[in-house]
Amino acid sequence: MRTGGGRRQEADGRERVGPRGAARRRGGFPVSRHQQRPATSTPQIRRSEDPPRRVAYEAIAAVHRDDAYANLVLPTMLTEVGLAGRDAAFATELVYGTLRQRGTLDAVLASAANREVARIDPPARDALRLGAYQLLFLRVPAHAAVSSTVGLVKSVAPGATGFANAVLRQVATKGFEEWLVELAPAQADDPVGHLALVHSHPAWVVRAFADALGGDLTEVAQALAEDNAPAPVHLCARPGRADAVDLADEVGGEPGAFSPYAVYLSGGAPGNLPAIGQRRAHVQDEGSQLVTLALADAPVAEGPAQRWLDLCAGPGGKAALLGGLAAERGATVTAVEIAEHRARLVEQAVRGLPVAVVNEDGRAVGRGAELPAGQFDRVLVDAPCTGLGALRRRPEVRWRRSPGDLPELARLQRELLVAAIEAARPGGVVGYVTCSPHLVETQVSLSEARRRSPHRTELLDAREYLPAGMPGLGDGPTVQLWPHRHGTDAMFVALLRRG
Ligand SMILES: C[S@@+](CC[C@H](N)C(=O)[O-])C[C@H]1O[C@@H](n2cnc3c(N)ncnc32)[C@H](O)[C@@H]1O
Repeated sequence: MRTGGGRRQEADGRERVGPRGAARRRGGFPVSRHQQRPATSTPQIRRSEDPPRRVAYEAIAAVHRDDAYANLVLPTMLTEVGLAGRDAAFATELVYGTLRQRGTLDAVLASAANREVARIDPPARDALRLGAYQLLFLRVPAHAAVSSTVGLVKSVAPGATGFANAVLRQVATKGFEEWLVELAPAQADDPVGHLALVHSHPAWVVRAFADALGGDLTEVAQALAEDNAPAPVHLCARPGRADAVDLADEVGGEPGAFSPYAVYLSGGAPGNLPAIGQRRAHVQDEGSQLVTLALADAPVAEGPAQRWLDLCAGPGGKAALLGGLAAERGATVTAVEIAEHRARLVEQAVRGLPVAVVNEDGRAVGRGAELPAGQFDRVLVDAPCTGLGALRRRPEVRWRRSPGDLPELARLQRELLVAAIEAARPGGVVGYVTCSPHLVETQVSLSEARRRSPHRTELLDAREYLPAGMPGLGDGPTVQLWPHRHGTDAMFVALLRRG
């Protein structure tokens, strides 16, 4: 990709590089200026500081230093600094690309620096990652990538200027492919390690994808590659309030391939669209729409189908779609969310729809009038999970999650699904959904909950409630969607009917 940022940097001609060895060091490593700054503040940035790269650095530093989320912190910084158009696009590419490619970049930097990346002071480390990303993944001229990064290091970690200059010059001696040949384990010897380095994912995530894809490593590579591509924005045209074809015309997008409510947006900031402000549409991955529609369409056994429950509703995307469908079908929805601030987000998302929001623990079914046992015709459990199915949208999540998160999440998933089955009436339908393809969170949580529930459940074939002719749905009865197969996040859905 050729960037405006690269050309501008050349025109700046900033080749000033701090003297080697002039660094102020502590314990042999550059001293950080950043450790004292309050969390996620946007600094004053001067025009001469190359604002897109500086904003990108600040966003990446906030992600690593403050556990911030790039998709939340970056838009705020862009607005505060007043970056728009090509500058904003360049800063966004730098942030998302650098965070996604962190694993591969760190391997290259460790080799170039001849030291563990963990032993480089964080401000210098983040600036080096940004510089190495430009060198290896963007067509920014090498001298521009090096000089702009050294300029950045001079500002954020002055003691590391000479070090950064030397490391980046070493990185620039080879292209990405040459570095891979040198650093990646041979595919035949260590297929997981090979894919992990080539596609910049932790090895445990590569293994999880391989398990979920039946060990087909060609497909695993495709799935990993999708996580490193910019994710398209999907809109959901709200039932009864917008038609997807008309909405696509209005926003210059395209109707979705599978969900009758989906619109693919070609670019731009969806928050500025009148359709979003007027609540005719909301931002929602097409896979999330499909699993919600599957629950809404699966047949209940006899009796009414008007009382619906969303047991994990925050921030409210699926509750809003369920609410729109409920309004058309004469049903009502109870939307439960344990976190108060997220329950408030659900209230905003469902305003004007027949949805009652309850700020409660979803496991409290049967303990109060708002969450009675055995009364709901349809119950959705969109369970808290690792989020490994949405790595293309959350570039930092693959590095933040670990296998150690699984036992607690799996317990919560199991308890929530047991509660959901309890909440369903006999003959009612329960949809168990995760935004993760990890088998522990999908099949294991599902089978454990069914085993522990005092109620008998029948698994419906979820494929029957996804669009006819949709490819790549597997052998059933559960369905795992994938970005590389369906263009959706990797959502999992199981549909159960209570006996
Ligand atoms: C995957 S998110 C749900 C996303 C939501 N369905 C949507 O489409 O916008 C899981 C949600 O469950 C909530 N949660 C976690 N534990 C819960 C519990 N015990 N009871 C109810 N909600 C819970 C989390 O706070 C989080 O908002």
